[in-house]
Amino acid sequence: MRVGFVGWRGMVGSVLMERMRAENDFDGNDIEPVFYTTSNVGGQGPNIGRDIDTLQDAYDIDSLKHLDVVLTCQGGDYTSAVYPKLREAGWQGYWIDAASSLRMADDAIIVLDPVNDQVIRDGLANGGKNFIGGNCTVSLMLMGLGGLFNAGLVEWVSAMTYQAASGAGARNMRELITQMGSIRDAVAPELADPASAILDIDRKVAEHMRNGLPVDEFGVPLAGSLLPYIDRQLDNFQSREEWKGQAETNKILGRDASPIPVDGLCVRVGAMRCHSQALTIKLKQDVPLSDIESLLAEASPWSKVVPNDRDQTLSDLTPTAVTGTLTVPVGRLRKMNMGPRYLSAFTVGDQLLWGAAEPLRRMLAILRQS
Ligand SMILES: NC(=O)C1=CN([C@@H]2O[C@H](COP(=O)(O)OP(=O)(O)OC[C@H]3O[C@@H](n4cnc5c(N)ncnc54)[C@H](OP(=O)(O)O)[C@@H]3O)[C@@H](O)[C@H]2O)C=CC1
Ligand SMILES: N[C@@H](CC(=O)OP(=O)(O)O)C(=O)O
Repeated sequence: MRVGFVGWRGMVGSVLMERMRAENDFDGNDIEPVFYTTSNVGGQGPNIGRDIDTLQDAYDIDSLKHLDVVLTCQGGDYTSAVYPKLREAGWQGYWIDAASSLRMADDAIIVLDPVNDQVIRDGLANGGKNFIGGNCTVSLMLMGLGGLFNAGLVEWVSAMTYQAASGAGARNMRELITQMGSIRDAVAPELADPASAILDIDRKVAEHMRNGLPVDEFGVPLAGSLLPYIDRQLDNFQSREEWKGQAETNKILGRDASPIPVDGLCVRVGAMRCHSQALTIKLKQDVPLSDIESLLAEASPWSKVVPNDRDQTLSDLTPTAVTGTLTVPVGRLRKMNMGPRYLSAFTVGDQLLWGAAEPLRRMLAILRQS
């Protein structure tokens, strides 16, 4: 199988390469990787533990046409520029993509195999060729709560998100750190003096945050603050990130005909690469909490239930604890004052792993086995 990798040196692509190396995905003879670039034709590809050709031009349709699979993390502009031309040229291969451009197309399947393996396999059996990674927030909610969805217990979900800087890109992660350092530097003398007045520090910090921070990427300060709007504004007053909640959840689950309502507010916070979500779930019936915990814990090898205990929550259910891991813990599970069918939950997941790179890596593995 000739597999072309586009976008392998970007943030999502680098995580994908790391994961493929860790899982020895490049070892088999069944895969012939070809690496592409939009900026450095003839340059050196990544170290994958075997010899590879120099980098090919990612816009060269004649070259792409000879691939069985294109796996791209290059971004939506690349997809829009290249995908239609490649199909017009008669290419019949599989297109695996991290970008959102093709996600909601009728002939695209959103991939998250621990949750929708059957949807993916039915899609393949029916001749599906386009397999697209889901929105990170949606994928991570389903990785956390898949057990409840797949048991048919969810009447509706409201998700209030706390999304990391990485969702906005590598430059935004750097800007967040720079903003943090800049705030600290602005009050370094006062911090060094235990006798300085906290309200003076606070005033100086607020003034610096309003006027002194680098904001080229986010447009406004994120460090020490938060941004209650992610992605574009839609005519119905949802943000596009909020709109994806219901649209993509139901597409992933193959429930377009009878969608489960999903809605909430999506908020950017100063975390690095873990998205967190506070969920209110209305259940279809009153299920004992212990049964709910079992369903959630047993849903996949990456599910984990954190007992609703203060110390365990603060130790295991934070972006700091979860970052860089494939585990998607869910905790703060309890029935709410509204009644026994209302469940509260909190989940955290690495936005670059299950939120972006890992479903693509696993889709390629499914194609290799099929
Ligand atoms: N499913 C999801 O939830 C998520 C999806 N995404 C999607 O993934 C896509 C890629 O995102 P992301 O990885 O953040 O994009 P990056 O900006 O990190 O990388 C994209 C491309 O930029 C080029 N590039 C230019 N300068 C550099 C540099 N200094 N270091 C590395 N690459 C550089 C590379 O192309 P070249 O080598 O050809 O020059 C690279 O492939 C986007 O479409 C985004 O929407 C992102 C996050 C989550
Ligand atoms: N919008 C997400 C990241 C992302 O790339 O999403 P999508 O793949 O749906 O465009 C965030 O900002 O956290």
